[in-house]
Amino acid sequence: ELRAPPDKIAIIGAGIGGTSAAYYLRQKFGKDVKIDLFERGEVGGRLATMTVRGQEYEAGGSVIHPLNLHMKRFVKDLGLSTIQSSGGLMGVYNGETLVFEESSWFIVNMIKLIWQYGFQSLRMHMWVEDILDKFMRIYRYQSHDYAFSSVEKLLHSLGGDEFLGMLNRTLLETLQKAGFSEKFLNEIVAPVMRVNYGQSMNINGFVGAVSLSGADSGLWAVEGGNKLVCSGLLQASKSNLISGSVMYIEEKTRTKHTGRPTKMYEVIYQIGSETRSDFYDIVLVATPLNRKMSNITFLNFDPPIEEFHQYYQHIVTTLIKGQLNSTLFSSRALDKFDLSTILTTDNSDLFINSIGIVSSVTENDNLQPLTDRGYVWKIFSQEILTKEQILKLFLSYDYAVKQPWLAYPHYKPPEKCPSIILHDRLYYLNGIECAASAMEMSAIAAHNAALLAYHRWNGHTDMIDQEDLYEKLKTEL
Ligand SMILES: Cc1cc2nc3c(=O)[nH]c(=O)nc-3n(C[C@H](O)[C@H](O)[C@H](O)COP(=O)(O)OP(=O)(O)OC[C@H]3O[C@@H](n4cnc5c(N)ncnc54)[C@H](O)[C@@H]3O)c2cc1C
Ligand SMILES: CC(C)=CCC/C(C)=C/CC/C(C)=C/CSC[C@H](N)C(=O)O
Repeated sequence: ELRAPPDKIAIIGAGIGGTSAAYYLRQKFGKDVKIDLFERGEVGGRLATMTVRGQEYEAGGSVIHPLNLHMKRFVKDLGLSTIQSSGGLMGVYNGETLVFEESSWFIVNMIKLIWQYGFQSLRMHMWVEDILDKFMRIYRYQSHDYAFSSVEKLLHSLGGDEFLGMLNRTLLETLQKAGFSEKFLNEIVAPVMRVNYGQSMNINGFVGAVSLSGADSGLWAVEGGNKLVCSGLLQASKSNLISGSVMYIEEKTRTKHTGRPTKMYEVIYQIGSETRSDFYDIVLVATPLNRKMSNITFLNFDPPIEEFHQYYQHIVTTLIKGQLNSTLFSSRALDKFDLSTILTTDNSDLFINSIGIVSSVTENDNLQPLTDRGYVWKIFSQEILTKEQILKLFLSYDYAVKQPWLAYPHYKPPEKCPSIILHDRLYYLNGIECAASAMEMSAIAAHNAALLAYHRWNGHTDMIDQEDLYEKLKTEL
């Protein structure tokens, strides 16, 4: 039995989390609910592009895993096109020399890997695959409409105590325990953590596995930019975009058209210098809740809603069109240097995390130099690069543009994830980033929050936090 749907729902944040929440809420609650989506910056949030010489390049979230089924579904439903992330050869630099270099010959590569690291690369692949297999259970649960009231319960339903254990231990501890060698960890695993999360192997094991899966083959992106998924979902959900900054959320009793006093949430926001407010039955917060990133205050809640102090990692994306000074990395002659991505080991003397050639968000210029003056390179660094540092990296360059980010949580296991249910009908999506931050994770959190809000609204407690779902759904077949 269903209760009458809510009149109004507010979502704060129009990144991939907020816009996919709007899409799923519309599916669950139907066409009559008014959905307001608040955004103080650009639709897309951490999915954004930067322009170099008239071409757009991904500046934030750029690659999507072939098994990220929500993102795949969005692209299909919205009629968008995809582009394959171009491969190219990768090397690992330790501050003095290249400790690993890929070859364009598959067989040579295999021999190199086995020669340098034994069968650890294959074992690592199998380790990640096993985690991904379990992770994929979420799609089955969500397609059967099951929801979870906490990130820990969601993870436990996927991978049991093993997944919770990964959240509480560092990747280094987890992989050392699994028998991986120091050399393999330092020369292969640590560089992948640096390029993807700008951190060391002291991040939690779960995000470590997600990061390693981000080095799989078959990665893809959305033609025209990943942010097109957000604008597409916003439109498809028929939500109303409010370009304003939410400052406060307060619980208040209001008399609705039925004449009954009802507890509602007042969302107080600013557009320019003007302060406005509106009342909602349900509110979803789809932005990291900390002072630096969203600055939202919860007023008069009983019990009070805790302050969130999750520290987000500062990362700078720099795009430079120029000619790489490859002699910095290798003694090989300039014209013999064929690497398109250079990762780095955990060395505090290095001023970059990674550097790699990127193609624009339109497919047709894949890895082609824009002119004979060079490719466009994407550099990730902890700090903004100085002119001296750029001149060290490039023999010549004719354009540079940067974007600093508070990119993803600074992982420090054991992780205690923030609550999803902040109050009766107030939900928080970005707590899932404590497990791992990625576009698909935000989409999963959004689907979960929409289902949770729907079931709690209708009193369907049997659809929330069901134990042994994997077994139950197996026998249902
Ligand atoms: C440099 C970089 C590279 C990345 N690479 C990848 C990748 O290759 N693959 C991948 O899967 N993931 C990647 N990620 C992670 C991915 O981009 C994020 O996990 C994801 O985009 C988060 O989406 P979100 O909607 O949850 O949050 P956000 O995108 O941060 O959206 C939150 C939105 O809320 C808005 N907002 C905040 N406060 C308020 C307020 N008070 N009022 C109104 N609006 C507010 C913000 O302006 C923002 O638009 C990367 C991230 C970065 C920074
Ligand atoms: C959620 C699952 C199962 C998989 C996601 C895998 C994935 C795509 C991880 C990437 C995560 C991330 C934060 C990457 C940042 S850098 C991306 C890229 N290397 C670049 O150069 O821009």
